Amino acid sequence: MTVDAHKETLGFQTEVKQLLHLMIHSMYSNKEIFLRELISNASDASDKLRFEAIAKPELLENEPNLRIRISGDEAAKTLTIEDNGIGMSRAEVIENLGTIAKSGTAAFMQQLTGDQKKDSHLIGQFGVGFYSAFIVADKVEVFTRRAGLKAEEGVRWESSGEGEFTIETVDKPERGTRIVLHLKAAESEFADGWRLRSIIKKYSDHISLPIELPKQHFGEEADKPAETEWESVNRASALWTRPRTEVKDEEYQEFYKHVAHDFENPLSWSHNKVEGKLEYTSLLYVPGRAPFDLYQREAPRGLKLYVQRVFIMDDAEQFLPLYLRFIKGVVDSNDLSLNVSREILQKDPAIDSMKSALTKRVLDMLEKLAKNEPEKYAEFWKAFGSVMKEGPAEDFANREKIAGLLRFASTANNDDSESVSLDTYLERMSEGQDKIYYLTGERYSQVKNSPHLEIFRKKNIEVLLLTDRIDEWLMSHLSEYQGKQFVDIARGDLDLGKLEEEDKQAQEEVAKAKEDLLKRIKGVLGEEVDAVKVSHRLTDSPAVLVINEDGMGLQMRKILEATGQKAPESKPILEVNPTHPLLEKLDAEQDEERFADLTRILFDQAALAAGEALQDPGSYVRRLNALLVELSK
Ligand SMILES: Nc1ncnc2c1ncn2[C@@H]1O[C@H](COP(=O)(O)OP(=O)(O)OP(=O)(O)O)[C@@H](O)[C@H]1O
Repeated sequence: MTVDAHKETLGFQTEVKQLLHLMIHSMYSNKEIFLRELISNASDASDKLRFEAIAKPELLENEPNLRIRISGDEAAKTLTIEDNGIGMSRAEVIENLGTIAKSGTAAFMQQLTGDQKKDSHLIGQFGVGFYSAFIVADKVEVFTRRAGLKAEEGVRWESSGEGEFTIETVDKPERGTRIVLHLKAAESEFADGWRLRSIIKKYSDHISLPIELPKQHFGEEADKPAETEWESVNRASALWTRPRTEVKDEEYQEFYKHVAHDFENPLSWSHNKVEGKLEYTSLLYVPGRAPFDLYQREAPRGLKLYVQRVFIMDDAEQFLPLYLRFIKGVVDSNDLSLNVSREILQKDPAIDSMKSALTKRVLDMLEKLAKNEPEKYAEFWKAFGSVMKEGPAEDFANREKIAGLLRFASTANNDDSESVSLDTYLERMSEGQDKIYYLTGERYSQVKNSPHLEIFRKKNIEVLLLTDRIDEWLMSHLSEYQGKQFVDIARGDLDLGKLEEEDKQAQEEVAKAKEDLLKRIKGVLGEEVDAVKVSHRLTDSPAVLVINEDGMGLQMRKILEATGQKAPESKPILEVNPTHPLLEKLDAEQDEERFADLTRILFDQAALAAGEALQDPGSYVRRLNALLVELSK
């Protein structure tokens, strides 16, 4: 039977074109990584075959020994990378080598600036894979046949990496994929055996199947064997099975790049072998930066799962909680069955206990990083802090441990960087202080000057400043740390406990003396406020808005509104500072209309300082202008 070669020319998806263009122009300084990417793909393809062959041994055909072969031809200026892994069908070739399947790709591409240096960083975070072949080649041919398909159902793909590729059906007796790079004139060094050997050693020694190069022959041409002899140039054992002491840092780092599809080194890793009731090995990495799709729900996450060194699946998400979704690595179990599926993983109680052990490992690794390498931890926090803040809500059992890893901006610093840990806060607590004070808001510039901080400044008490969108929600899941309660200083009656004992009586007396004034103010504001009280928080400002003890804060209300939900109504309390000249003037004001105008200005100003949008900004401006005109007369 002859198969219709059905040759066709197809266009790359727009994003592929952009990626290719960018890669060729910006990855130049690090061009040899293309080989690592192609070897990494060949290794994944072999893993996939081994896995599928568990259920269908016939897929191995007559060739059960999986390996990767790499050979350069200096005369022809070609470099060939060949694997006998799973291969691809025609449809798979079109899908995999013509498009980028990752969700969010188009949005990612829009972030590119045209500045090659910046973009090459972004692209690293995106992962370039197969297309990196075009950094050194001006034409790439792929010959592939999926295991299980007939020899005549091979596929040849060819492209010069510009706008399009051609694809045709060809005979390919051996299963797997052969990629032929036609090297650019200036890149012929990549056809040289010694150069290839050294790149493989550098980047791919950890690959667990043999990577073979043609054996080099010295001496007479006539002594050469007729057929190419191959020799393995890598160690070819799964890196995680080796004892920790025998694995070099560089090897851990290269292995990370393979499993994480990252271009840069990880910040930290933790390699452990667990024996006993459950036996497994884990190698977990903390990446150096966030992937572009960290906040996309459907983005793949999880570990690479192996069972007794046989690859089972990518993105096994059952082994870590969602808030640790940025962790990369492998877990290799001795107990699971080779035909374990995602559904089984979800139900297996053994997985739950592995999940809690692995979660603890990650948290321990982060604690260690924070303690021993604070600069690296700061980098970590910058990349993943917001995700870690999801932790206390998701992982009740580790709440305290996660809280210890959180970092905040604080009144003790002069900038908005999140750098203060709760332990540092506790160490710096004033005498008599038994609470952890914090203030939430939309922006650092807004909370930094909040009237709520006045009394704390006067008494020299540190307050944590929380302005991340998720912070208020985070704090609703944290009630204490190391036995010390968290207190939102913009909420309810502020009780500074021992810190203000001596002021208490004086405060009560003032409150009593000002009862009439408070009533008059409440009379003007009516249902807009829950109550009007004398404040103990203020030293300089005339008034401040306080959230009801059980009311919802501004941040949470905004989040709810942004998702189209109606936030429950929550009326603020207006606290006034009776020693402020404005309040004294107000108290003395006999004209009720003028009293009402001034009161409204006071209230609107307090709302503005709290970061609220005014209900009726026009009236506020009118009143204020009238006052200014009067003053300037
Ligand atoms: N040697 C190969 N054998 C079989 N399939 C392959 C091979 N090389 C690539 N593929 C297929 O093409 C797809 C795209 O490869 P590519 O390297 O572009 O991306 P990736 O490996 O999925 O991710 P990344 O871009 O992060 O490296 C792979 O997911 C795989 O399905």
